[in-house]
Amino acid sequence: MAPGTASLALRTPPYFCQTDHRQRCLAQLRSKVSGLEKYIYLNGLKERDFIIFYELVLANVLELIPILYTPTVGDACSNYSHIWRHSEGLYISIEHKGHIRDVLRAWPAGQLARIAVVTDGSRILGLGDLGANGLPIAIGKLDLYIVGAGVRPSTTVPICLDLGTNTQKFIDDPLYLGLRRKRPDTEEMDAFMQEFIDSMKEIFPHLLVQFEDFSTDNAFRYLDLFRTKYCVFNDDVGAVVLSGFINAAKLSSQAAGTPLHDQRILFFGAGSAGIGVAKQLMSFFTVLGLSEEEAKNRIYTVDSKGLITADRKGLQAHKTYFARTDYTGPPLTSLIDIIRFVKPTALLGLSTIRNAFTEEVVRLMAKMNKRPIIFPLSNPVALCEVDFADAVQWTNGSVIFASGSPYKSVEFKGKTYEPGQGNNMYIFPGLGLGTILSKAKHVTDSMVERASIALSDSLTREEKEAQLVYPRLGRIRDISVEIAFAVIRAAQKDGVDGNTLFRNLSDDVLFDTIKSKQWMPIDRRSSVL
Ligand SMILES: NC(=O)C1=CN([C@@H]2O[C@H](COP(=O)(O)OP(=O)(O)OC[C@H]3O[C@@H](n4cnc5c(N)ncnc54)[C@H](OP(=O)(O)O)[C@@H]3O)[C@@H](O)[C@H]2O)C=CC1
Ligand SMILES: CC(=O)C(=O)O
Ligand SMILES: [Mg+2]
Repeated sequence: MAPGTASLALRTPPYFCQTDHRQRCLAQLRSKVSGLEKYIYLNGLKERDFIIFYELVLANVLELIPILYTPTVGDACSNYSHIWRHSEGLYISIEHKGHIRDVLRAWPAGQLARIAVVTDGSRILGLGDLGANGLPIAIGKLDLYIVGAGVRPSTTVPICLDLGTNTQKFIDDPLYLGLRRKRPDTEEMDAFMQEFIDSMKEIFPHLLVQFEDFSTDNAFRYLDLFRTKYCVFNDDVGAVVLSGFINAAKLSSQAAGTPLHDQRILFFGAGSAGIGVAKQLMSFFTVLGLSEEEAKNRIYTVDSKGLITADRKGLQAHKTYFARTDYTGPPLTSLIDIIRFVKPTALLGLSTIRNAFTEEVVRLMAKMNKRPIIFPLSNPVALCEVDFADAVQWTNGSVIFASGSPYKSVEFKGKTYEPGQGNNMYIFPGLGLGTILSKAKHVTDSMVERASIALSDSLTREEKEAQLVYPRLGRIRDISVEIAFAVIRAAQKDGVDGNTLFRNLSDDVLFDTIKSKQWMPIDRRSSVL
C-alpha cells in the first residue's frame, strides 16, 4: 500500500506548497493533547505522506521520538487493538504454521527487504505480555532505523508473531486483534520459530533480524539457537549501557580519585535485560586488564527474591553466572541491606518496578559515593525506578544519571542538570546500518562491543564539558555513522563481511561512503510498504 500522495495533488488548491503543509501538520500534531492522540496522528500522517512524516521527525527528533518510541509507544501497544486504523507491518500467527513461507512471500518489498524487527509481544517494554498488540514496538524501532541511521523505509519489515497471549483481559476484549488463545508450550513454540527462521532465510536471504521484547527465557534461547544460522541479534541484551557506563565510570572515578576499574555494579533486575547488560559490562573490566573472574566479581545481581546467591534452590539458568558465592546467611531481600553489603558505585535498574530506588536508597548511594552512578533503565517512564528530579535532589546534584525513557533537564539550586538516556535506540540504528552495508553474515560479539565503544567515544568536547554520558539525541544521524563505521571494521576483522569492497577503502572514504548511503526523505520511491 503506497501512501495516497497522488490523489493529494488533485484535491489541494494550486497554491498548496509542501513547506506550508509541513507547518500545518506540525500545528495539527501539537494541537493534540495526549501522547496517544499524537501517536495516532503521526501514524496517519505516515500513511498519508511518508516524506512529510520523516521530514518532520528528522527536524524534530527530541519532540517526536518520545511519541513514536518510548514512552508513548508503550501506550500505543497497550491500546493497539482499540486505536488500530490500517494494516501496517506483518502478522504471522501460529495458525500459519506449515505455510509461513507463503505469508512472507506476500510482503511487497520482497528481495529489497534488509531489516526486520520481530517481536512475539510477550514482554513489551516493562508492560508484560501484550500479545498481538506488540506490533507498534517493531514499527517504532524501524522508524528509528530510518530516522536515526538513514535506513531506506522500503527495506524495513515490522513483524509481530501472534502466538496467543497469556493476558486474559486481551483474550476477553471484543476488539482484540490477535488470536484468542493462550501461548503454546515450549515444544510447539520451538517448532514454529524453527519454521519461521527457515522461511525467513529462504524468502529474505539478505535480511538482518532484530529480536525484540521476547520474554526473558525465549530472548536468550532463540538468540543462542539462531545467531550463527542467520543474521540475528537481540538489542534488549545489548550494548547501550556499556557506552554510558564507560563515560559515567570516568566521571565517578575522577571524583573519587580511584582507579577506573574500581567499580562495583549492582543490577536491580535480573531478566534478559539485566543479565544481558551485565554480560556486556564485563568487557569494561576486561579491557582494563581484569581477568574474567575478577570482572564477574565486580557485578552483583538482584531479582524479586533479593540478592542472587549460588546456594539458592531452583535458580534459573540465566541467573547462575553472576550468582554470588561470597554471601552466606539469610537471604538479603531489602535493597537497603543489599547496598550496605555490596557498597556499589553504580546502581542499575532493569526491574520494571516504579520508584524502587526510594529516597533512602538514593541517599545511601550518595553517602557512599561522591558521584553515585544511578541508571534507572526500565521503560516506559511509568515503570522507571526513580525520576530524574528526585535523583538530583536526593543526591544534592552529585548523581550521574541515565534512564531508559527520556526526562527533561531540571533546575536545582540555580544549576541546570541534563539527564542521559540509556536506551538501546542510540546503538541499534548504527549497528543495523553497519551490518546491512557490510553485508555481514552474522552479528558478532565484537561488532556489538565496537558499536558500544564508538557510541561512548562519540561525545563532543562540549558534551564532555557538560559531563554528559550519552551524546545529544539531535546528533543521532552522525552518531549512527560513527557506530556503523566501527561495526563494519569489526565485521571485517571477524571475517563475516560479505561486502569485501569496503575492505580496501581508507577510513575517510569509508566514512563518507556510509554517509552517502543514508536515506533522506526526498525520495518518494522508497515508500513505506
Ligand atoms: N533502557 C534500555 O535500553 C532497555 C530497557 N529495558 C527494560 O528493562 C526492563 C526489564 O526487561 P526484562 O529483563 O526483559 O524483563 P524481565 O521481566 O525478564 O525482568 C525483570 C527483572 O526484575 C526483577 N524484579 C521484578 N520485581 C522485582 C522486585 N520487586 N525487586 C527486585 N527485582 C525485581 C525480576 O525478578 P524475577 O527474575 O525474580 O522475576 C526480573 O529479574 C523493562 O522495563 C524493559 O523496558 C530492556 C531492554 C533495553
Ligand atoms: C528500550 C527497549 O528495547 C526496551 O525497553 O525493551
Ligand atoms: Mg526492547
